[in-house]
Amino acid sequence: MSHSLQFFTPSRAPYLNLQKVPATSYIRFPVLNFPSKKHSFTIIKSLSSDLDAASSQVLDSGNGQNGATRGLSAEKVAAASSHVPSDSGAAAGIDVDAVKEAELKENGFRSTRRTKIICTIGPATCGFEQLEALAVGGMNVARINMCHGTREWHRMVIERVRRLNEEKGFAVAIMMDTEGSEIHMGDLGGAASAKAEDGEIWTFSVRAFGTPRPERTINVNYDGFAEDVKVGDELLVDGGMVRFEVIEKIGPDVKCRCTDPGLLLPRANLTFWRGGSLVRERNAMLPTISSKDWLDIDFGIAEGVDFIAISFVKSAEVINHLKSYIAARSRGSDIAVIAKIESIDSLKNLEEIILASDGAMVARGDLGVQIPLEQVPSAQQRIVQVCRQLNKPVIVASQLLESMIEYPTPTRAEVADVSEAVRQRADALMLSGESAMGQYPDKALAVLRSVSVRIEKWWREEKRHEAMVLPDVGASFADSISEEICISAAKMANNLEVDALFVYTKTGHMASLLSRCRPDCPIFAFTTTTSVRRRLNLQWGLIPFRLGFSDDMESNLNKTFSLLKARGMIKSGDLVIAVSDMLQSIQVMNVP
Ligand SMILES: Nc1ncnc2c1ncn2[C@@H]1O[C@H](COP(=O)(O)OP(=O)(O)O)[C@@H](O)[C@H]1O
Ligand SMILES: C=C(OP(=O)(O)O)C(=O)O
Ligand SMILES: [K+]
Ligand SMILES: [Mg+2]
Repeated sequence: MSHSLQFFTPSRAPYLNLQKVPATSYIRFPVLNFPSKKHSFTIIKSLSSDLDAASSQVLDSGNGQNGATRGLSAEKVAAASSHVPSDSGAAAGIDVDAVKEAELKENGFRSTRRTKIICTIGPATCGFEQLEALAVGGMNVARINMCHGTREWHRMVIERVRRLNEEKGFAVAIMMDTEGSEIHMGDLGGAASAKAEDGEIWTFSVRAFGTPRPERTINVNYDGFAEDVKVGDELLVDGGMVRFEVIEKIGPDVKCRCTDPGLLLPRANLTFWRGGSLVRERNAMLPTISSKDWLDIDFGIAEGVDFIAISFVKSAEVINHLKSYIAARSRGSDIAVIAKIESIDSLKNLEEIILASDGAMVARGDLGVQIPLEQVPSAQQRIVQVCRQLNKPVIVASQLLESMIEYPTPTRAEVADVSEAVRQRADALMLSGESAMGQYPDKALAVLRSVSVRIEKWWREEKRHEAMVLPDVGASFADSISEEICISAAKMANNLEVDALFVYTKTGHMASLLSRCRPDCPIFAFTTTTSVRRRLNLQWGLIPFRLGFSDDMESNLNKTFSLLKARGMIKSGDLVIAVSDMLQSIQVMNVP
């Protein structure tokens, strides 16, 4: 994302007027001579500012990082909010996210959740009330997996999430996850599952079986299947949940004996192995982005989804291709592309893939099939680290709370796994089957929420955040200035123990640079468009607000203070550090 830098001439920067600045320390950088503009850089500590009357700007906050909002019922949240539809454009009143507002009032700044949560939507959660319960529970991003469901179903879910945002004031972003070229079984003719017993002979085939599906038959989506497998190969369903051995090939039909019994789920993933090595994990006849994926991507662009996650990325090339495709078609709507790291190739080309993408997902489900399971944790740590270094949001996904598909409480091991991802300071955690088809989607979400809040708090109290070398990511001198400002502001915020960082950002870039520093306090990110606001909802520690703001920082701050104070989201005396991408400055001030 490029970041355009706007400088103010001193006459337009109110805090250069020293009369207004109390006798406290400030640093002023020399005016630099850039072509055709005058520029000044200011760091001012403690600024008094007189408040305007409550402004008429539309302001709405990012949804539900409501970690510690135990017992925040939908009713309570509704009562806390007097919502004005965020897209109304009418500069009338304040539009504040109900869950966030309730949380800030109840728990104060410090205990807001920093780690974001993605919920995969499926049959268990696609109803409007079910989606609302997830939003109230803190879902930041709703994911639809194009592997499952029909076009109509996907459209319906997107429409419902939109309506939820508009009617209830949430900012839930939508992530579309492509099917990719993986090999998987058919949909079991509508059955929810099928049991494969030890020693049973099953037929796997590219043939479409009639309905009802003959007993012990499985349709496979890969035309080259029968040619590619050999007698003696092992066929793994969902990375080993069920195993078969190939015993005979008859034309398109492959007869297999079940060697590890288990439950077959519709469209389950298939890989085949020879002599202990993976021989085929993806459809060799398909490119990374298949023609079905391109149709889905067109659909996602038309629907204006916020993120497109690409399965089985092998190189940066495919990401670059997709990004230019989106740029040519989406007319400025700027859909972010997330690379799913789930193959050996993607690990080999990790840095270049992440550099080309707008974020990455540690897709542990498939990754754990392709590399030995015991290597997944170190791969996860490396991916999270590289993403933070390159300033890209990173998602840890799959099996975080797998047992909660069936049980109302997680295992201790699952809680430890979630804690580790939070401790690594990943931007987001993702629920898959737990929210898509599990029995306890809301409980699983509550576990992610409470574990995140607890571990974040513990880590802050212990001052355990490990110093990470943050290499320069800026492509220009202006970008480098933004970076330095964010690093300094975050450091100051920690040392001074401020209550919140404020960032005024049009593209969202400055907010992500602050998020990358993982400061102790939450970051209030003010941005002018609803789409940037939704996108920022994926990033660590950001509370995104939509706010119509001007080039005049003092008036922006005054407006923000009045609006937030009027809503009880901040109070006089709170210590705040503000930065903006319009004026390269750091200001430290108490809320008047
Ligand atoms: N749109 C959907 N319709 C039906 N079932 C779904 C849908 N999305 C997800 N699921 C179910 O939830 C499970 C977990 O979701 P996910 O991890 O996204 O998919 P997969 O298991 O294919 O990798 C799927 O295996 C499937 O059973
Ligand atoms: C998230 C993943 O991808 P999918 O669920 O689409 O297979 C994964 O493999 O972990
Ligand atoms: K997928
Ligand atoms: Mg996968």
